Amino acid sequence: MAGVQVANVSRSFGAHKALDDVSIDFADGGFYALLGPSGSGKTTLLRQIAGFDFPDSGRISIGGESVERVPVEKRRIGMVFQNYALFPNMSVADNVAFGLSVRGENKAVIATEVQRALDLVQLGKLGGRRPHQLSGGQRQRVALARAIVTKPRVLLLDEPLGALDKALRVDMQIELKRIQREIGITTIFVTHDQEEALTMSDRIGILRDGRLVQEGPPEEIYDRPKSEFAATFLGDANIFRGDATGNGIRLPDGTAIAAKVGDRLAGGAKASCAVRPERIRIATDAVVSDAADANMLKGKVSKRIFAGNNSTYFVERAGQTLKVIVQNTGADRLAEGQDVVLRWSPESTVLIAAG
Ligand SMILES: Nc1ncnc2c1ncn2[C@@H]1O[C@H](COP(=O)(O)OP(=O)(O)OP(=O)(O)O)[C@@H](O)[C@H]1O
Repeated sequence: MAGVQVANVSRSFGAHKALDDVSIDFADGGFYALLGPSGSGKTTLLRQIAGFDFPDSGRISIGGESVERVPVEKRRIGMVFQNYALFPNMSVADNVAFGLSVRGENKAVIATEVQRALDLVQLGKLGGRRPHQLSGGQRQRVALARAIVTKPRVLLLDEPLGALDKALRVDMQIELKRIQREIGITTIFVTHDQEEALTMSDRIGILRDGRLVQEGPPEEIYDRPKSEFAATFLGDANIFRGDATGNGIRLPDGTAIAAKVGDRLAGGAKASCAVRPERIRIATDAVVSDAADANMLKGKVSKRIFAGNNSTYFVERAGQTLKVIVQNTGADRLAEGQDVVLRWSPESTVLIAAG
């Protein structure tokens, strides 16, 4: 196994910078998700690591060894893409065996390794089938078995679950995580699905316009986004904009919002505060239920969306629509048009510099 180091990698296509000075350390045995809008450079980064494409500048090493001059087939990387392209006229077992056959392994070794890989993806009994006799999820498992049978050092997954429906996708997320743990392989995973990134990975990197905007464990990015973009791209956030007051901001109407301890920006600078919708309490009066909820705003409910275990309230206030998510406890529901008071703690408020 091996970690992957990407250092100051840039790659342009004509005038377009697909990757702009990206540095990420993918830890040995870690599960790493790359998130970002369409066109932000995720696939381009995977292609540099795989060796399908080469950086204009920067370094890439795998297991501490520089791979700039190492061709794709020598990098010992396993890959699974959304469009996994199994050979339709070959059996499942022969599909999985392909990489080993090309390498010229002997038949007995191939049979053992193929069976082991198929068992790992829980398709041990289906080796004799053809791809068209499998479900979408099973085909995706074959693609995974094919990628890991050669014992790669690194697994690159580009939207591997993108073609699956929601329920199957969730099953495969659990399965993929189990397999990754079992073989302990460094895995780099590209996804559009933020929930998938949050639940599966040890670390997340968010790309925007070819630049890495933030990188860290899921909890850290969710709880301490460094930009409005990161706050709203990973999860939902209410963004308040105003002038920094040191440990918070003042909104244009004079209301002060206090941020978490340690968040400080020089007074007077333009700044924002991000607050997750589930951190805000909504009530019909200003009774202080918890002294820690020092931030307070008044507003009017414009819409309520019921979603079973929770409800989302949209609250209008000073030309802004705020979002509040409340667990459904069966207690009184607030009606549309009702005046409400929103309260939340400075601890739930992240101060972000403008820009
Ligand atoms: N071979 C190429 N030639 C020209 N432009 C390219 C090439 N490959 C990628 N690009 C451009 O580089 C940018 C990054 O593309 P990339 O495929 O890495 O994005 P992505 O984040 O993976 O997007 P998506 O989520 O849509 O797959 C895009 O603007 C894309 O059009």
